[in-house]
Amino acid sequence: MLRNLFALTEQGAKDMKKGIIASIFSSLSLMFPMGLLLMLVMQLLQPLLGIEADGPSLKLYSVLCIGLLIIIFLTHYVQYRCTYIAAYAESAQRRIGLAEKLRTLPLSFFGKRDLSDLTTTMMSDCSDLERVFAYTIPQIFGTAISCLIVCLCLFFIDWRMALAILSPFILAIIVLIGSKRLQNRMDLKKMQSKLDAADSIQEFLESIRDLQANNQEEEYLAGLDQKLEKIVHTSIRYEMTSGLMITSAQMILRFGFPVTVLVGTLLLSQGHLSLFLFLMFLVTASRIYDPLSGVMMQLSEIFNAMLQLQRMKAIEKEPEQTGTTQYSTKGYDISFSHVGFSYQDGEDVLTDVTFTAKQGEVTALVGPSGGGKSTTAKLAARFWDIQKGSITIGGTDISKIDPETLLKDYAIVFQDVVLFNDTIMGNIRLGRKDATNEEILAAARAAQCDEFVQQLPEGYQTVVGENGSTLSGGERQRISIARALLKNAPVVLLDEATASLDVENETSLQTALSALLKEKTVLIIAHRMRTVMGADHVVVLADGHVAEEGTPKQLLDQGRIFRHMVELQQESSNWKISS
Ligand SMILES: Nc1ncnc2c1ncn2[C@@H]1O[C@H](COP(=O)(O)OP(=O)(O)OP(=O)(O)O)[C@@H](O)[C@H]1O
Repeated sequence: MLRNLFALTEQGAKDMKKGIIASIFSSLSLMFPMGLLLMLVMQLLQPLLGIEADGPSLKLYSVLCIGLLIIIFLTHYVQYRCTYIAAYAESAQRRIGLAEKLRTLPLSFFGKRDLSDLTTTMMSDCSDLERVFAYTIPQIFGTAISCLIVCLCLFFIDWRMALAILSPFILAIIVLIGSKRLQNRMDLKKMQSKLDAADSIQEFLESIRDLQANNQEEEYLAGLDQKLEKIVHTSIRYEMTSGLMITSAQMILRFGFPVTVLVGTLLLSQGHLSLFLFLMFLVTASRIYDPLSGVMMQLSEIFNAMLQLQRMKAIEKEPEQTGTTQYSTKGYDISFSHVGFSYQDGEDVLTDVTFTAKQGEVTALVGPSGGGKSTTAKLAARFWDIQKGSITIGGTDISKIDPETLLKDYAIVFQDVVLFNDTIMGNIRLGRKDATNEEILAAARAAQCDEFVQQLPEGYQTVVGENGSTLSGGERQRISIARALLKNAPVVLLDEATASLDVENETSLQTALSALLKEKTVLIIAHRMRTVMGADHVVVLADGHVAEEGTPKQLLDQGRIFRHMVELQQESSNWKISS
């Protein structure tokens, strides 16, 4: 039950059980001193009641006191060990589990959820839950169960007094649980406003240069201020709502002691209750309400945690991209057959796309902006699953192949290069983990990296900064190409791979690429017609469908879209900016 309720691992649920049991014992151990006090008070009252003084000596009380202190210390120590250490281990497992899950999700998932939302779930929600699992849950269960055990014992002694003690607590719990929906609603609003602000902060940091260049900084910051103020408002409203509910519940609980005194006095005066039992119930009532009041406070923390858990469970339930991890192909031709695809329901990006990119040939995807070139290239690597038709590699449907296994056969150079805050060597090595230094250097040379790397203070051991921030666009692109060359996979996808290079570098890189791309299936997206002219096969994508197909010469002769694009580019190369 604990495992399902709190989405725990098997070990986490076991540790949580141990923590709760330890917490029950540590709560019960705190009741013993009251029992001892009661015994002492009764002994001291004996002469007043006309009974001959009789009972344990002061020395025995001292020994019992020390014994109780040791028991209290030990039970709390065991509880601490069971809960805190286990909670941190569980939290680490939860983060790893989420990261593993994200790895297997299709890119369509990341289109629905933004990055700051996922970062909040993995970092901040997990940290909040650490505290809840380490402290709140064992404490709340421990206190509630130990109080229940005490109350059950009291029921056997005198059910009327036990009811008097317990009834305000039951009422208070009903108020709290009844207000759960309202608290959750407020909590969701608070969470949403935090996510909105986190999103804007991230966007601000990413686009600060563009904002500055367009003098839009102040306007953007004003919008951000509003979002930050909204967090304050929603947080105050949440705190006011949950504070009001908790205080109401605690007020009800405060009636418990007077009710116990009144009922007890009534029963005592009617001779239905002995003085000893009356005192015992009073002592218990004075002891039991404080921890129960703590339970009230902690309950809203648990409501909050349940919302965070729901967000995590929603990620865990997302359908994964699955498939076989072993597949054999007849060559590496990539065939699109009547492919239909949309990112969002109802908005078709590709309709009925059919073409084959043959092994040993360079297939160029060209066409007007927004025509679906990048989408087609990404679908060929199963970044998304298509809705209609099929895509095959060497005759095998790629939707049946595990994405990670499939990508082992692909080397990809994207338009927007991603580099890690590592050395240049480390960044190229990502292409193939087991590559030797010599192989990395050979790939770097072929990708025209050598010249600029030699000028860096530490050569290939230079750390490139976050996403290669210390390098130019062309340098980043060359590292990314070196990475792809090193991988030496049978399928190569190049999306605007040489767009950031100057003509000199592009030409020598093209020569290196042509040698290395032999016998491979190459799908290339290039806007420069010079690059496309060297392709074996050209597919013109316009409005999400194949408008023309053939060799560059055939398409030029046809005199339609492709020819028009070539002519336009020739014209634009003669443009001059004049004032
Ligand atoms: N992740 C995405 N989510 C939703 N829509 C997208 C996404 N990526 C692209 N699109 C849309 O799909 C359509 C095709 O985009 P795509 O990037 O494939 O075109 P393209 O031909 O490569 O364009 P360009 O030459 O400008 O790079 C466009 O209308 C674009 O707005």
